[in-house]
Amino acid sequence: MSTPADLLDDLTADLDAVFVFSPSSGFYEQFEELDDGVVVIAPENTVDADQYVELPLAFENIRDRIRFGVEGAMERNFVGDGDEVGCVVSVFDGDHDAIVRVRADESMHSGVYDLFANSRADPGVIRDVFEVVIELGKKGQKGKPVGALFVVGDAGKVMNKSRPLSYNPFEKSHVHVGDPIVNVMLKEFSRLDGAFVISDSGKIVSAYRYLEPGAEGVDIPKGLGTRHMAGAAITRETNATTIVLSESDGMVRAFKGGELILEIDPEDY
Ligand SMILES: Nc1ncnc2c1ncn2[C@@H]1O[C@H](COP(=O)(O)OP(=O)(O)OP(=O)(O)O)[C@@H](O)[C@H]1O
Ligand SMILES: [Mn+2]
Repeated sequence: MSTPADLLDDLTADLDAVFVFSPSSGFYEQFEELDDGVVVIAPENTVDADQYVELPLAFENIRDRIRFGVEGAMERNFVGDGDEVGCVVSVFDGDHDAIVRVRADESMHSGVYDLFANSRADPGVIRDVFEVVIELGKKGQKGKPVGALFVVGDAGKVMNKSRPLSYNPFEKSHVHVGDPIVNVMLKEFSRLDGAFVISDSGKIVSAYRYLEPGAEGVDIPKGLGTRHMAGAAITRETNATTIVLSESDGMVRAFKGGELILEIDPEDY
């Protein structure tokens, strides 16, 4: 007679590495002796793991969270192409409750790690913009859904491929995303048309920019309109990353290299 555990043995047989997502120190201790077979993926390295990948967002979507970890671990050579990995995660709130088996290879590659780690802009700037956009998506503008387009990084080139729709309220200011007052300003200005342009270091260069990239060959999901098309296309012609909040479906999307890299529902955060 086989037990339930026997039947599930295949899932954990012959793993090359174990990825532990956001472990408490007590939980991590059990894995510590695996040494270079264990990778910790978490917002902070509170357990002092030797092999660690920083998680910039909580990623409610488990696939995004795992992809981020696998792409980050491959980039740092913690695992190699074709390695079998057991990801120990918490799907529901609280304790670790699931093991997801994945093979680390090119087919896993979505670019979500690149989006944060290898963008022109500082990873913290991308994260700060995500946070503003997610908050805007949750609350809207005075309770009404609102759309927004943030172009982050490579600001000089972005300015060259765009024109003003109105006076730029950030012309002479030196405000940065992440400054507390900025959230209020961004939400206020997001009622009006056009894009925000943000520098590599997080300085808000302009609001109300109309983007004019060439859009030939840019392929985005059907049903998305001009805001998303312009947001995708500008990332093909520059090294910017764009983060777009849709007024119509409420989703937050990120584009890089002309591709849709990440799609999240702000209500999950
Ligand atoms: N090239 C552009 N540059 C900057 N902003 C743009 C551009 N094109 C459209 N927008 C902004 O996007 C807004 C919405 O346009 P549209 O409905 O076509 O986009 P969408 O992709 O369907 O976005 P949403 O899902 O928010 O409706 C416009 O009112 C304008 O503010
Ligand atoms: Mn629309």
